[in-house]
Amino acid sequence: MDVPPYAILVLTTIITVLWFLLKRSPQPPLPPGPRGLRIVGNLPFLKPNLHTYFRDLAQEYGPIFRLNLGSKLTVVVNTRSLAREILKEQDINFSNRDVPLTARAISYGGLDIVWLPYSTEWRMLRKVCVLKLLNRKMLDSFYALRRKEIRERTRFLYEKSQEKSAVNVGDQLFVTMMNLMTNMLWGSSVKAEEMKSVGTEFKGLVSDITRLLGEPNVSDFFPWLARFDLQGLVKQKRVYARELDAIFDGAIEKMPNLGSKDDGECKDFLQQLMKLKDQEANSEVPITINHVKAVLADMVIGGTDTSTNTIEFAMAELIKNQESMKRTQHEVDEVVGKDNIVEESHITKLPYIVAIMKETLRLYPTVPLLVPHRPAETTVVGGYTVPKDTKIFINVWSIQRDPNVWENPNEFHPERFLDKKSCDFHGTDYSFLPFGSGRRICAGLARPVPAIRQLKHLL
Ligand code: HEM
Repeated sequence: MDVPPYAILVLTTIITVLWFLLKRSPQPPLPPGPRGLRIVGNLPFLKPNLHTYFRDLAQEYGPIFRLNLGSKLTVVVNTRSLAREILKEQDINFSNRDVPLTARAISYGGLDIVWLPYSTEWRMLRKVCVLKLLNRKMLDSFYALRRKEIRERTRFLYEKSQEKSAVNVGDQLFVTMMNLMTNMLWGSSVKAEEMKSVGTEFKGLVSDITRLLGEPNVSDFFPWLARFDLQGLVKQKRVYARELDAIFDGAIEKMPNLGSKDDGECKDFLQQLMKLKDQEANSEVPITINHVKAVLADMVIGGTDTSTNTIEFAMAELIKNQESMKRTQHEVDEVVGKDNIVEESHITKLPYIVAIMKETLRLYPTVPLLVPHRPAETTVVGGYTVPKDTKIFINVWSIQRDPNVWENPNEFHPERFLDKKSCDFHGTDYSFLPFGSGRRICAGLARPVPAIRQLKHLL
């Protein structure tokens, strides 16, 4: 019997379609999560301390769960293996950011290292920051300044203690950090007498900006409401952005003409960045004046509060834990001597102080959910589908207190780090991630650690 050609064609098509359908594995489901209300989803049920609220939800829904925050799909992961999956195995896919509107307003449209998506522009800025600004040579050149600033603050605190008058230690630390930061940013460009007024203005502004960045903005959850800016947060942020911009412009105006100096002669970050801007003007990804200002803003906003909070928590824990305090004092006396002052060169010989620093960052990570990541493509994590552009929270706070990993996880016990050499600050152990891990790990990692250690044992 002759089979007509069209029948063969139809049969082949059916077999191909069936084969394709059977071969294709079904898409795994979205992660589980609490039911929300129509339109607003889970937004009305959020609690102020998101990291503790997310830990509680993980106990009910499992280590990876989803929330619908308005129209924004959000996924939270709460274990080290899931953090590893995102930050190591799928690092490139998860290297984009979910940018809040207020952050966009303060960073020249999201033009800084923190908020730029993973791109050639981001790689270029990050390289500039790590290799040109926060390199050993540049940081060493500020050593005398750090020493002077810290000694002055220590003397001030000592005098207050002798007078038995109360001091707000957090404020004192903030001022120290800000002085160090502004000196590194433009200390050689702006004259000392002008530095003082710029500094005071700047400190107030940075506090306001940091506070506003933490406020939840309804426009982020309902993008179609963004143009109304119902809470006025973006409007307020734009006012701060203009003030910040005027301060940067003022510092740039006061800069000496660098002529054809090479990198070695740049004495602060501003000079270095302006030099690079001129050198890279014709490159494929040029550095613009807005890039320069956005990087300066990153340094001061990303670097001041984080460092200050960590030292404050460490000091509070030491006051509460007299055993740890005695052991710290003993170590300093042994290594430095009772009548000498701690220098940065002593740090490698003070393992207990390093352990205190780690234990403080374990219990009180200053960015407890990291800066939200965002996948460039739909993917699978922990057996669940995570769609493209989902907002990802990595609950470092909960991972660093996981009772399956840490013994007595809520106790301050620096000794645990003395034998745990694998736990460094570089995010290689996924149970300890205070600076994140992978491509978007903290760009200031070179700077905060020595600064904090130095301050802490001097205080
Ligand atoms: C104790 C001090 C500090 C802590 C705990 C800390 C922590 C962090 C964390 C957790 C992230 C986000 C990582 C992620 O999303 O995966 C981050 C990002 C960042 N930090 Fe820090 N930080 C500190 C100090 C600093 C300092 C001093 C600077 C600058 C001088 C700085 C600059 C940055 C920048 C630019 C980013 C964005 C990196 C990127 O997205 O590529 N940080 N930091």
